[in-house]
Order: sequence, then C-alpha cells, then structure tokens
Amino acid sequence: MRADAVSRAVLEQLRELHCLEPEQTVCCALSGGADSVCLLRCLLELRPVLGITITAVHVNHHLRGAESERDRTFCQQLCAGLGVRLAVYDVNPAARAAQEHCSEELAARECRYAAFAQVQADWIATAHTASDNLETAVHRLVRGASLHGLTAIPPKNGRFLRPLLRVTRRQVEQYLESLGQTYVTDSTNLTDAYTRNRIRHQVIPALEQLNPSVERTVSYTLRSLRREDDFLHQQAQAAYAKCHTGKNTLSGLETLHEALQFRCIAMLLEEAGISCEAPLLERLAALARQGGRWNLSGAVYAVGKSGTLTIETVQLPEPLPEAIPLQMGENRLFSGFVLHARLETVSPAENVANIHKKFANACLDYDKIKGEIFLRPRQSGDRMQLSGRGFTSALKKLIQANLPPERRRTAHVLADADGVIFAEGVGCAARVCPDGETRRLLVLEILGKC
Ligand SMILES: Nc1ncnc2c1ncn2[C@@H]1O[C@H](COP(=O)(O)OP(=O)(O)OP(=O)(O)O)[C@@H](O)[C@H]1O
Repeated sequence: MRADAVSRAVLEQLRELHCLEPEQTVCCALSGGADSVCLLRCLLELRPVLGITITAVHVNHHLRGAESERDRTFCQQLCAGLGVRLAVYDVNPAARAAQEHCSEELAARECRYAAFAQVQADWIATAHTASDNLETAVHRLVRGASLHGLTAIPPKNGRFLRPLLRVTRRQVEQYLESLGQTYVTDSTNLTDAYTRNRIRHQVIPALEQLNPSVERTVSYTLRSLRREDDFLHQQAQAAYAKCHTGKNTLSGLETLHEALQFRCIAMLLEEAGISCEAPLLERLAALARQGGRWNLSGAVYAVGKSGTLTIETVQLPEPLPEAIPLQMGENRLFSGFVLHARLETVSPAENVANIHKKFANACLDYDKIKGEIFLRPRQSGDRMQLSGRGFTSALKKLIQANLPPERRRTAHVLADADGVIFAEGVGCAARVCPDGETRRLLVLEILGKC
C-alpha cells in the first residue's frame, strides 16, 4: 500500500461516520508510538480537505520511569515541529491501582480516559488500527462474547473517533517510513506479560499463516457484524418497547425471533441491574417458554409463564436463630410467642392419667432427658418417635401434618443430646413421655406474643 492509501483509508473511514464538520477541532491522542504518530501525520495531511483544526493530547502515566519522560519529550518536540498545540496531562495510575485494587494497566486506562474527558475539542481521535481490532476480536472470541462484543472496537463512540481502523500496523510502519518520521516504542509492548501481547506475538502470526491478509479480511467481517448488530439492536429496541408490559416484565416473547428474544431478555436484565451472560440468557429464554422459577441472586428470581418473563424480588424471611439453651421461665420463640418452662415434682401416689389432667400443657419426664435442652428450629434429618408408635417419623412430615403452612418454618423444637424431644404442634417423643416412674416434670406452656 502506498503512503497516500493510508490517508485515503482514514478519509474514507471519517467520511463514513458522517460526523466531522468543517471548523471543528479534532484532538489526536498521542502516545508517541507508531500508530498515534501516523494518525497525527494523516490528520494533518487531511486537514485542508476536511477544513478542521488539529490539536493533540499526551497523557504521562509515569509508569515506565525514564521511558515515560522520553515519550513526553518526544511528543512535545514532534508537535512543536509540526505546529500542533499539545496538552500534556500527568496522571498517577499506580496510586489509583492501589486504591481500587485493580491492575496498573486498567488504572492507566481509566486515568487516560479521565484526562481525555478534560480535553477541549469536538472530537478525540485515538489511533486504534485494524491490527488492534483483530486482536480485540480474537481476545473476545476466546473469552466468549455476544455479537455486539465481537464487533470489537467501535469506529465512533461518543466523542471518540478511531480513524485508523482500516489501516494495519504494517501499513502504519510503511507510511511513517515513507515520511522518514520517527516514533517511540513502548518496551512493555514487546513482552508477552499481557494476554494482549501474547495474542499479538503468538496467535496473529499463526492466523497470518492461514491467511496473509487476515487483518484486512477480518476488518471487513467486523464491519459487516457491526452493521448487522446495529440493525438487530434497533429491532430489539422496538420489540422491547412492545413486550415490556409492566415493571420488570416481558410478555409475548414467543412471538419474537429467538435473536430478538435473547436481546430483549438481556435488556430486561440490564434494567434490573443484573449482569447477563450467554448461558443465563439461554436458561431464561427456556424459562419463559416452559414456565418455572429461577433464582438469579439472593432474593431476585426470574419467573416464566407462557411466553412471559418477570424479574421479581421476594421478601426473604428473617433467618432463624441457631440453637439456644432452654431457660427455666420465659423463652422467646421464633414465632414471637413466649414459651414458659418450669419444673414440677410428682408424688409417687399420682398416676400418669392424673399428671396429664393436672398439667393440661405439654409435659415431659425431666429425668429421661439427656444433657442440656436446646430450643431450635427444625433441622433437616430430624426424626421423632411418637408415643404408641413403634417407629420414628421424619419431623418435617409430622410438622406438615399438624401445623398450618404459615407456622411450619418457625415451629419450635426442643432437643437433648439424643435428638428431638418435643416439637410444636406434634408433642413429645415417646422416650421422654411421663409414666408411673416419673418424679420430675418439665412443663411447657405457650404464652402470648412478646
Ligand atoms: N499515553 C497516552 N497519551 C495519549 N494517548 C494515548 C496514550 N496511550 C494510548 N493513547 C491513545 O490510545 C490509543 C490506544 O492505545 P493502546 O493500544 O495502548 O490502548 P488500549 O488499551 O489497547 O486501548 P484503549 O485503552 O484506548 O481502549 C493509542 O493509539 C493512542 O491514540
């Protein structure tokens, strides 16, 4: 490709975006590397055609010691030589990384974009190339991405423009060589420490062996994906407006093409502040079709029924306390009622029938209880043998048979070292029932709510 082909590709890209107007200012994000130096030279070359003003911005990350200073000086000298006004911002990504517990690379990016936000210009042009776009697409493909994610780097995003997206890194180098233009090299780009660099140094060369023009070919593929993604996004917005029948509810999903169903569900999740991934979208689309309920996180559920999907938050009941030792006197129950416990002595003359008549409440033979008595909720695996039965039964079933649904969760249970001795609504275990030998009784009585 000849040098003028690079500026032609940049012009084509800018014209296709239909956003630049004469007399506007475009600020070139200048790192000093080959790509951004090429972009600056190209924009200057196109300045008379476009009728725009060109400025530049350099962000000093101070992460590479003397190399950072070298880059800043290079940018200052380059801009001075070219008659371009340059703004330099000093940022501190190391401090930000420590504060936000993120990588210095990510912090540098955030600092850089925060500095760009302060730039006075209509547009900020960054020098992402077709090579960067291919690397990004490969990275996203292997990590997993939606169609939108696979479109990789957008040529325009807010006030950011990427005019070099149709130019490969090799073309950049040829262009600079033809101008005799120097640039700096970031030594961290040469290592394989970052995934991005490993893709650049190991994966892309392998792809180039399969197709020497892979960067250009994929560049077309990505543009085509972007067009289709834009179209689907428009369709999905219209479909969403139609299906969104109430707060957090989509109806009539089954009438939509699957591609739109998935996009609408993704929009619903986004509205509810839930991050969505491909497996979740598939699950929720099936839920809307087949009906059912799926826990999304904590108290948030997705509920599907006949093509309708709702995201709802249920009020979670307060967690029940752990086991607490039974006190003689008043004990607060999980239901809010008070359980009164007291000991009574039984004279040898009294028979069992009398005991039950005298103490209309629940009473247990205190001397048959093993160790400390605990008050606790039902636990899975609890079993009990009722008096007159020769077998144990699951406590869950006994509670279900004896208590209305609203009282089952908070039903209180008394347990000793050998297991359940008493359960609300069920009664006491056969092994602690009073008999002719009983001399001390544990009498239990429910009082009103405290
Ligand atoms: N220190 C800097 N000062 C000014 N512009 C910069 C600086 N570093 C990068 N840029 C701009 O951002 C473009 C992309 O840089 P780079 O490839 O290092 O970042 P990236 O992490 O791949 O992309 P991005 O962070 O922009 O999404 C560069 O071509 C340049 O235009």
